[in-house]
Amino acid sequence: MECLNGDTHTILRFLRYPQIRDTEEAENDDIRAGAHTDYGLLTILFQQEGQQGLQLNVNQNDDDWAPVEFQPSDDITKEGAPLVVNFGDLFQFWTNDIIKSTRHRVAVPESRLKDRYSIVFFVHPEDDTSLEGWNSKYIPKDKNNKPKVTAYEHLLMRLEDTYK
Ligand SMILES: O=C(O)CCC(=O)C(=O)O
Ligand SMILES: [Fe+2]
Repeated sequence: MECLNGDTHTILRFLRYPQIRDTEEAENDDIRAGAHTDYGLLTILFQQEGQQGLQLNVNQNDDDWAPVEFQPSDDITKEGAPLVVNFGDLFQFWTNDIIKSTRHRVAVPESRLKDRYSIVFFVHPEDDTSLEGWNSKYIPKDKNNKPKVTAYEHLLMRLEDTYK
């Protein structure tokens, strides 16, 4: 995507996870999208009623997954919001780990004879943005002396890890 000042990998994705017809081949713990954190800054996600499956990793424990329930957009008095907003890896860099990127996955729900559709907006900064912690009294200094990378270098590393 070309912006005013430079390139960014901000992208809007329309996702479809097809239903699983052959119940012989499917197990309840089958996964549609494996556990991961998002590579960018923020992710804004729309999901539809009755197409559950998105789960949040609780306490970074591989056995502990909490469902992210659908929230209707016409009732903002209920807990939760119709949009799901996820912190991505870059928030973790910029806040020197105060804000952690959220680990999540998409599991096959019990009603697997259903497609899942989601619309996901991945917000990334410009490619050459530095991922050093913010200079702020609220942000601790980086104790681990992480190598300095740009948003684009980080994205390439994550893609290499994912598809190796
Ligand atoms: O489809 C979903 O609900 C989540 C997709 C997702 O986590 C991703 O594409 O990074
Ligand atoms: Fe994701």
